Amino acid sequence: MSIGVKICGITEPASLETAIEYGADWIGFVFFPRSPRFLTPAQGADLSIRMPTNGPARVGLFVKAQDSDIQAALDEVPLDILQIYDTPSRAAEIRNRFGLPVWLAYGVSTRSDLPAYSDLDGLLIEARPQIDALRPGGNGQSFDWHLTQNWHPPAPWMLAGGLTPENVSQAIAISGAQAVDVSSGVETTPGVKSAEKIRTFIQNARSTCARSKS
Ligand SMILES: O=C(O)c1ccccc1NCC(=O)[C@H](O)[C@H](O)COP(=O)(O)O
Repeated sequence: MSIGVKICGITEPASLETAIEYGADWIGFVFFPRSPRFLTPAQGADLSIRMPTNGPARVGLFVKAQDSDIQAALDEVPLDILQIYDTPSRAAEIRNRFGLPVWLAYGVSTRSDLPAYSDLDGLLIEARPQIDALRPGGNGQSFDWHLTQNWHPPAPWMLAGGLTPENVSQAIAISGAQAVDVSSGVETTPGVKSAEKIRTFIQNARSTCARSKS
């Protein structure tokens, strides 16, 4: 089965076109104002309209968002999935309110941080942010990929955090992930994506035979 790939934090057409050209499955639009990848709903709409109907899915990223924030984005952008940084109960509330699949992000540093239960549609497993982090994700920080070995995920999950074109194959092989997500690792500076890095990341991820779950 082909490794799923999400390219997150797209902010301009050129990198969007590269991600589409090389077969990204998901494109992340960040609606978190303190992110260097922040998009207004109107900016998200300008990018979304460039996406083919049979292309990648549109993932909207929200951090402790009010319903009104999410609604404002949905009024402009036909998001397919909502990626939420909040509590599991709030994530379930959002799913019920908006009727869209919801992925919940988990910052992990030890095995006990991995969720044992979830009734959501997906999990994003990434490094727990540093205490002084300016944001809960998109920090280019990885965690010990051995932590997910022999883990029985309660929902489909995606590996994120500190992935790069150079380490993604090893990350897949060690973690057993069937899907990966990247933002910083395909940028030249925070918020500025590199078409070459995007291409190489996707090709390297897809050329990896994910380690079978044991
Ligand atoms: O990307 C951001 O700036 C961001 C800001 C606030 C919350 C989440 C954010 N990104 C979420 C993602 O899905 C990232 O792709 C994921 O955290 C991995 O980021 P990176 O380590 O930079 O590859």
